[in-house]
Amino acid sequence: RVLTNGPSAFEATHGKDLWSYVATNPALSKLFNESMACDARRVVPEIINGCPGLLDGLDSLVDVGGGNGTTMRLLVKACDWIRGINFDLPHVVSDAPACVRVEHVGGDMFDSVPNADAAFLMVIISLCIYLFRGRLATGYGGG
Ligand SMILES: C[S@@+](CC[C@H](N)C(=O)[O-])C[C@H]1O[C@@H](n2cnc3c(N)ncnc32)[C@H](O)[C@@H]1O
Repeated sequence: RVLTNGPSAFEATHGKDLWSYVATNPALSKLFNESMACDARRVVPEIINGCPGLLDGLDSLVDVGGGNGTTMRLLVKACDWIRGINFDLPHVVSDAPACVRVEHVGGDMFDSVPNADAAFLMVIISLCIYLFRGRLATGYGGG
């Protein structure tokens, strides 16, 4: 893929990218989001405990590609002064459980991202390729 700058193996096999594919399959979407949440439940406590003071001074934080909001829920629970925004594709946030001090916002990060004091991205590696190509930077909504 790197040499040809072509589509991912998933796209070559299924004719669409992973996000478009799961958007039309609610059961698979839920399974994927739950798997990400499972990882977040393991990783986020390590971040909170391993990086004390990381979120000090922030009033608001947006998790870009935050899935069903598990990461943001854990972060605002640990840092009760923070207002969290969980930002992901509309079909993902429409299925996200409600949580106190977490607002779920649906959209496309390549168009714009909700404004907040800081943005958090976790496991967005392939998406970051686009970021470094400047697509997110040009569409960034500020903050
Ligand atoms: C690999 S998952 C990571 C989820 C979460 N950050 C975590 O670590 O548990 C990538 C997330 O990015 C979201 N995503 C993909 N394309 C997006 C886009 N254009 N705008 C917003 N979110 C997007 C997906 O729906 C998915 O929830």
